[in-house]
Amino acid sequence: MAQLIDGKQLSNQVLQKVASEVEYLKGEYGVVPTLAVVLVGEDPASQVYVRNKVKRAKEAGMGSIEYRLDTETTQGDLNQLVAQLNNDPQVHGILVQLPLPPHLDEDEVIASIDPAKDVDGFHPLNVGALAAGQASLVPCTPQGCMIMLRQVHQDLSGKHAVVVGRSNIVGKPMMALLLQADCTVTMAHSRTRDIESLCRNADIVVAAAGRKELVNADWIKPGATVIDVGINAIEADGKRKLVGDVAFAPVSETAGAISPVPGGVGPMTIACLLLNTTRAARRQLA
Ligand SMILES: NC(=O)C1=CN([C@@H]2O[C@H](COP(=O)(O)OP(=O)(O)OC[C@H]3O[C@@H](n4cnc5c(N)ncnc54)[C@H](OP(=O)(O)O)[C@@H]3O)[C@@H](O)[C@H]2O)C=CC1
Ligand SMILES: Nc1nc(=O)c2c([nH]1)NC[C@@H]1CN(c3ccc(C(=O)N[C@@H](CCC(=O)O)C(=O)O)cc3)C=[N+]21
Ligand SMILES: [Mg+2]
Repeated sequence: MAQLIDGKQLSNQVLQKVASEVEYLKGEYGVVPTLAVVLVGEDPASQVYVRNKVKRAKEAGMGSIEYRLDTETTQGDLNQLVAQLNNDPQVHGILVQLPLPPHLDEDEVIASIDPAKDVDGFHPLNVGALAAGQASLVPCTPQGCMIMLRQVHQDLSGKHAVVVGRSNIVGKPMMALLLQADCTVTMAHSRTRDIESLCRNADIVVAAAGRKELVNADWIKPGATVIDVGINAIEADGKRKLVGDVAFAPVSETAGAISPVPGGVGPMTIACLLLNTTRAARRQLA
């Protein structure tokens, strides 16, 4: 049986580090690192994430402000709110929950966030810095995945990693971080041919396709490490349940190490978001 990579437990370690950094910034500078989260519309999944973020922020002694805008919000209103948050010295991190309703331009909103407050690391300036190996604010989900991988591998050098999915928020920044850790990286996506044998060659598989239980046991080399980023809501016995992009039960018989869903990458993402917020706050000290 595979080693379980416990994101819940590991995220608590990260959150402890966050809490002590918060203590330091409060004690030394009188600054309370504060995150502003903007949610447009009623997407139920997004509401869960926002609730988790706000709860963990409070536990770490941080400030958090939630802005809930209705679905009909205009681009102008949203841009105006971001501008106000950019100019507010009490706000150190800004996160606009994605996806936005279809009438809103995500790229425009992301580009309008002050790069120094962009705790998602999605602003073009931060994306470029990451690609060039000069990142300051690294996207939270890939950052969390790297912490998980380092739990299993003290040296990632030379490992063959396959990333399934090429989104701007997960797959692409994941590729950049793995490359920086001296992995050999293969990017797979919906047009990839024979993805199964590609994955079967990998020492590390990061699954971020948004397809429930896409990755099966015959995709995985015995002993390989599997990180499951997927969050897919399904209905089982009339109850809502979360499953990943990996078929957990069969894959855990083949893999050497595997992260579960829930209790894997999700909690790590939130911990890294708060870590980024303390980093942003520290750099904004007058
Ligand atoms: N745990 C966490 O903290 C987070 C979890 N997530 C979850 O991770 C998953 C991925 O999210 P995100 O990156 O935003 O998703 P996107 O939908 O933006 O991207 C999905 C990617 O997977 C590829 N893909 C889709 N189907 C297949 C397939 N059958 N085989 C191979 N590749 C495929 C797509 O290919 P193509 O480009 O060709 O369309 C695309 O590149 C989702 O389940 C999401 O909910 C996301 C963010 C954070
Ligand atoms: N601007 C932006 N930044 C994001 O980082 C971002 C986003 N938009 N939009 C949506 C995705 C998804 N995402 C998750 C965060 C936490 C959990 C999480 O806490 N998951 C828990 C359980 C949650 C539950 O019970 O529903 C777990 O997996 O154990 C999941 C998913 C961040 N995202
Ligand atoms: Mg849109």
